[in-house]
Amino acid sequence: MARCLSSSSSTSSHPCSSFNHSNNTKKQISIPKITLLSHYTNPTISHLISKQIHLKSSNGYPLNAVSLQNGSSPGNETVGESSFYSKPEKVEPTISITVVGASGDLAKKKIFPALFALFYEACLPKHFTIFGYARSKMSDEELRNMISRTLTCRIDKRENCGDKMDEFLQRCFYHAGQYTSEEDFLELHRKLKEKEIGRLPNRLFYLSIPPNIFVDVVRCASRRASSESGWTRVIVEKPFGRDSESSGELTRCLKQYLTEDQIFRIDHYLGKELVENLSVLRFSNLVFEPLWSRNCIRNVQLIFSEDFGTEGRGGYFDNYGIIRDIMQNHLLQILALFAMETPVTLEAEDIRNEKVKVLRSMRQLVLDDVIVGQYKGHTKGAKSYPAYIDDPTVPKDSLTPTFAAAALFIDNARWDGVPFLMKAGKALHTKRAEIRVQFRHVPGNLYKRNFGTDLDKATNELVLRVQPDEAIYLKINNKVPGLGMRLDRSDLNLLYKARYTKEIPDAYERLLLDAIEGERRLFIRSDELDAAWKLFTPVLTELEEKKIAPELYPYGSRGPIGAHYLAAKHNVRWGDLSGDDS
Ligand SMILES: NC(=O)C1=CN([C@@H]2O[C@H](COP(=O)(O)OP(=O)(O)OC[C@H]3O[C@@H](n4cnc5c(N)ncnc54)[C@H](OP(=O)(O)O)[C@@H]3O)[C@@H](O)[C@H]2O)C=CC1
Ligand SMILES: O=C1O[C@H](COP(=O)(O)O)[C@@H](O)[C@H](O)[C@H]1O
Repeated sequence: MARCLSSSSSTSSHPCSSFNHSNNTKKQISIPKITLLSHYTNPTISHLISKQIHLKSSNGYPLNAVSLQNGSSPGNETVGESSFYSKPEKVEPTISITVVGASGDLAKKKIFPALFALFYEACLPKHFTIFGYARSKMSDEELRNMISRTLTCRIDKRENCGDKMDEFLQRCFYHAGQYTSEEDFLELHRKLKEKEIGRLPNRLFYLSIPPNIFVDVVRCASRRASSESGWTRVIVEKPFGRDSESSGELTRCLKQYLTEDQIFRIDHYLGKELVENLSVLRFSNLVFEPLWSRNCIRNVQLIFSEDFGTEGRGGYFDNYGIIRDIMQNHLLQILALFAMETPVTLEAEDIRNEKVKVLRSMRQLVLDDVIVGQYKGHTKGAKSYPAYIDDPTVPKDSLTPTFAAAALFIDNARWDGVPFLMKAGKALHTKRAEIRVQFRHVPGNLYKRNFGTDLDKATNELVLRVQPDEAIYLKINNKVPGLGMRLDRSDLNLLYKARYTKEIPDAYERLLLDAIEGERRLFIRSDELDAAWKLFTPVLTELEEKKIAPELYPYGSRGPIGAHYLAAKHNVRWGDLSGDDS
C-alpha cells in the first residue's frame, strides 16, 4: 500500500515517496482554465461546460464538476481563470484539514499530535493547511501555543523536532464559531479559500465533538464550507449512536448532506499496528490459515483492560457504558477481522463485505451470556482510589457498567460452536489489549504423561498483544533440554521492540493518512455499523430496562468474579493478563 507523500518541507528520509492513487485527488493534475459558475442557469452554456468537463475528465482531468452538479457551493466561485478555450494548466492539489472541536481533549491528545507526526514523517501533502474550529475564543497564536504545549507525540524528542514544529505551526490557524451557524461556517470557508488560492482544494473535516452536534456541523459544513471543485470528506468520531435506532437515525441524517463515500467513521482500534497485522498473519502465512476454524480453535478471547477509571470523561461515559464504549466497536471490529472469510482482494469494499457477513452471521447476544461490573473505591497502603460514582459528573446511583464480559457465537460453518469471549474493563489491575486464540487439545497426545503440569493447561495458545509492548507469541509444548523426556511450556515470541527499531505510529496517524488518501478499508461502513448495533441493542435494552445492578469490583483488581463463571460456562479459562506469560 502506498504510504505518504514526499514533502519538500521535510528533511527526514522516509520510505514514503509517492501519492499514486486511483482517486482523482492524489496526483498533480491539470484542469482546464474555465469559470465554474455553480448557479449557471443557461442550459446551453451549462451543457457546454458540463461537456467540456466531461471530456476532460475522461482524458484524465479531475471530475470536478461537483459544484456545478450539486448546486450546494457557497458562492459563485471560480477555479483557474475565465478563459474557456485556453490550454490546460497544472494545478496542484491542496488539502485543508479542519478539526472541529479543536479546543477539546481528543484534538489535543491525539489529532494534532498525529497531524504533526505525519508532517514530520513527510506524509502530509506538499500543500496543506490545518484549521481548528470551536466555540472557544482563540487566536491563531493561541491555538499554536495550545498545540505545542500538548504535543506529546512519539517523535517530539527527535532530531530537528523544534524546527519542524515551527514549520508545522505556521500552517495551523483557528476560527471561532458556533456549531449550528451556517454563517460561521461560511466565514470559515472564506478563510480556507484564502489559503487555497491557485490550487485544487480538497477538504477534510474531523468531527472531534460530542455526538449531539454531529449533524448540525455536517449540515453547516456541507452547505457552507465544502470544497467547490475538489473532494470533501468528513471523519466522524464515535459514538455512532447508542443503539440501533439512534445509530440508524444518525446515518440517515448524515446522508442528507453527505454520500457514504464522504463519511469516514473512525474506530481507532482498526488503526493499531497489531490489528492491521491480523490479516497479514492469517492470509500470508500458510501455517495459520488452515488452523483458523472450529477444527483447531477452541475459543477466542478479545480482551481490553485499562488500569485507570473514567478520569474526567464520566459525563460522556455514564450515558454509554463499557459495552458501547469498547465492545460494540473496538472489540467487535477486531472479531470481524479475525473471523472473516478471505476477501476477494484487499480493496476496502471487499474487506468490508466480508466483515459484514461475519457480523450478520452472529447469534443474537443474550443476557445470560453477559455479565457487568462497576468499580468501587479501594485503598492500597497510603493510596486510595475512587469509585466510579465518586466522579462528580456521574450520578451516585448510576448502574452504568465499567466492566463487561460477554460470550458471542458465529453461526457459520467455520466457527460453529466456538465461543468468542469478550472482556472489557476500566480501573483494572493492568492496561492491556489482547487477542488470545486457544487451540484444541492434541488428540491422543503421546506425551501426555511427560507433562510436568496438567495437560489441560498445555494447549497451544496464540496471543496478539495489541498494546502495550506489541507482540505476537505462540505458546508451545517443548522438551526440557537434557537426558530424559520432560515437557514444559515455552513461547515462540515476536516482541516488536526487540525485532523492529522503527517506532510504531499511533493509530490516529494511520487513520488520518488513510482519510487524506481516500482509503476506506479501516473505516466503518454504515451496514457494518447497523449489524454491530443489531447484535448488542437487545441486550443493552434489557440491561437498562431491568436495571441490572453491576457486580462491584475494587479499583485496580482483576474485575468481577462473574467473568470467570461466564467463561467456565463455556468451558473457557481466561488467558493470563499478568504479563509474565510472554
Ligand atoms: N477524548 C477521548 O479520549 C476520546 C474521544 N472520542 C470521541 O471524540 C469526540 C471528541 O471527544 P473529546 O475531545 O473528548 O470531547 P470534548 O468533550 O473535549 O469536546 C470537544 C469540544 O467540543 C465542544 N463541546 C463540548 N461539549 C459541548 C456541548 N455540550 N455542546 C457543544 N459543544 C461542546 C468544546 O469546544 P468549545 O466549547 O470550544 O466549542 C470541546 O472542546 C467525542 O465524540 C468523543 O466521544 C473517542 C475516543 C476517545
Ligand atoms: O475509544 C476509546 O478508547 C480509549 C482507549 O484507547 P487506547 O487507544 O488508549 O487503548 C478508552 O479509554 C475510551 O474510554 C474509549 O472511548
